[in-house]
Amino acid sequence: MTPAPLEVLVHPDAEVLAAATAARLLTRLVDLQSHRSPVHVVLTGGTVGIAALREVAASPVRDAVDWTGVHLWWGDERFLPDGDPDRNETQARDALIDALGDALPAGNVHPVPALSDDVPDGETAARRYAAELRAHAAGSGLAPRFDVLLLGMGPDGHIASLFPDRTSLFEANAMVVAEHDSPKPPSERVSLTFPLIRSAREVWVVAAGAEKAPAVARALAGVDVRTTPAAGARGTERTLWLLDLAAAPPVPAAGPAGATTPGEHAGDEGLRPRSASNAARAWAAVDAYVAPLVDEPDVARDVRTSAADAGLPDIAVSAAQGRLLEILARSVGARRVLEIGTLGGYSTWWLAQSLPPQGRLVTLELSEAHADVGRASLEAAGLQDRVELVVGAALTSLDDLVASGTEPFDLVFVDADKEQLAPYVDRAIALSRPGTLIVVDNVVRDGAVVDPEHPDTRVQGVRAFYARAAADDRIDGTVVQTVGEKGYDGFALLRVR
Ligand SMILES: O=C1O[C@H](COP(=O)(O)O)[C@@H](O)[C@H](O)[C@H]1O
Repeated sequence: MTPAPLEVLVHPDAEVLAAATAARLLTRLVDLQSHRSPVHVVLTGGTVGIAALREVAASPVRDAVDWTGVHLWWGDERFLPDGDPDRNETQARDALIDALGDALPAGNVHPVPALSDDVPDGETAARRYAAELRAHAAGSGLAPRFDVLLLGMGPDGHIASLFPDRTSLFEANAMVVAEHDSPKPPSERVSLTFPLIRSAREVWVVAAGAEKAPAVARALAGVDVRTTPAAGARGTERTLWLLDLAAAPPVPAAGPAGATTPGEHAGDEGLRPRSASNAARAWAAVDAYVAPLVDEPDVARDVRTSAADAGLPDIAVSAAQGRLLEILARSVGARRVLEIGTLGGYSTWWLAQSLPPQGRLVTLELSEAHADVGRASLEAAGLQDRVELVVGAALTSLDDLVASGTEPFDLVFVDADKEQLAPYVDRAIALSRPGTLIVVDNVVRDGAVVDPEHPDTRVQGVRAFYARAAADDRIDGTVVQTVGEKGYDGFALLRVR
């Protein structure tokens, strides 16, 4: 899945920022309500977040919103008794909710439970909030799909109540956690976790003031979230940074190649640049700029977002790379394609739809859960008849294919665990004919492949592949180094002799 590139909008000062955020939110709500109901919005505490709610209350446009179709949630809460002035809920009620009166049904407001005899600790509040989220989940989901999730950011880079160097940053399962001994008072807090935050369609981070500028710069550069949690704030469709001039970084930022979340999948995410890099921003900006040329079809976008919705790791090819696969398949006149590594079916879609009507694509996937997502997406795209999805260890499936004497493939795309890359490519050659094109993804790995001592087993897997491929007289090969929203990596292109 391709995360939406970061968009950064800078307003002259905090006051204009709050007013612009409110205007943007109202416009988004009105737009969304033309085709979706209910709409779920996650509110933030903090200076600009609350000021923006005051601006919403003051705007005549608020009456253009059908508030009966809007549900309000909170990204975090200071765990204090009901009505405490420091609660984010209390401040949001004062700023907006009370002003909306009967227009917003009470049942649409979902505050984090307050400290009480019945809710004596943050853990209980977190459990109850998770239950409330589940009660409003759509379909088989665990929580509502948030349309807009607002986040403030502290000078230390915290978002919601996810603070630097805390174990809550690593939470991979729970949607809501309790935070104790918070570095910012009050000490007891409750927060949404990264998996839930990152499942939102749109994430908007609002920040004002020079004291936030260093953290903004770090977050936009995609540093590790352990030092700057805001670096992990991403929406599946849009990530918007709304800043005032004082908080804005010195260079126009278009988005980093990607931030990493500790506890996130141990897949290819780790190969993206973690250090501040204007180059990485430029690569992502260019991918965004060429998007109209790439012209990712809606159906491809659906496959991508379904994978994200299902929580699959964000390691599929980008839209631009998907289009490249299609162009390669069409250029070699591929009728039969083999793919090693289905994931959520995004590259599968690009390849399968490029085939002629009688074409066939066999795709191999280890994980049953990933295969389920891919299968559903390919079915929804109407490609189920030309795609055979084989679940199991790829090496076994490949050996079965070789043993079956199946017709050779015209194109093979290898995008699976790198540790076994050499045997995968060996089997791919065995399943080829003279002229077959084999495309191997992620063979540069941010340049790490040149390091013979690199501790990452994936890097060593790619190096083993190079060693074997260079000595293999069945193929001619080259490597195309690539940059873009997926960072710095590359494809190996092998033509079978
Ligand atoms: O305590 C909190 O702080 C952050 C940021 O607040 P700010 O006043 O520095 O803008 C906020 O996002 C969070 O919701 C809140 O609980």
